[in-house]
Amino acid sequence: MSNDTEAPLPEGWEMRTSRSTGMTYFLNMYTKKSQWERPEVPAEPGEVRCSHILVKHSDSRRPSSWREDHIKRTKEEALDLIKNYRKQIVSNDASFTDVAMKCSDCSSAKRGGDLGMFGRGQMQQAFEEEAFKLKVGQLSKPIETESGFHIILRTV
Ligand SMILES: O=C(O)CN(Cc1ccccc1)C(=O)c1nc(-c2ccccc2)[nH]c1C(=O)O
Repeated sequence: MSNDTEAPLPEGWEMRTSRSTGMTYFLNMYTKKSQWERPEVPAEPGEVRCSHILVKHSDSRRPSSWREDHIKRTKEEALDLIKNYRKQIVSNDASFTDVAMKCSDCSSAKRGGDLGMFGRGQMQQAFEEEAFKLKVGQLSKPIETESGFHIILRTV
């Protein structure tokens, strides 16, 4: 049992003292809801901001992009590509933004892959699940949607 005053709170929570009773309570900084129990897990943000790199393949729902009218690469080749892009970014051989602008098959490539802020229910399920798992600044492993393979960078 952690002492209420010392251990750091999970991300997104703040400790408050009730003006009327002097009792300690906890405020979720995203939903502004309060609770008496000390939170054990981070508060989930209502929205996140992410950038992504999309590599499409011949089985993508729309196998076409600003880069290539008729995308012929196989799923296997697309997965290899996105893994190599991730390696280049992680090893600092290339920046996420540059790789997105040059190589992403998403129309967001022009914005360095930026998708802006989004909440749950706006993106394909697999994309959303991964995006909301990420911490700010974290780069996802490759994930698959009907659009193709993605790596996701959470920025806010
Ligand atoms: O899946 C389809 O039928 C066509 N799409 C959906 C789409 C098309 C244009 C703009 C945004 C989404 C894509 O293939 C697609 N998906 C995305 C996407 C997927 C997940 C997260 C963000 C973007 N981008 C694109 C794109 O062409 O630019």
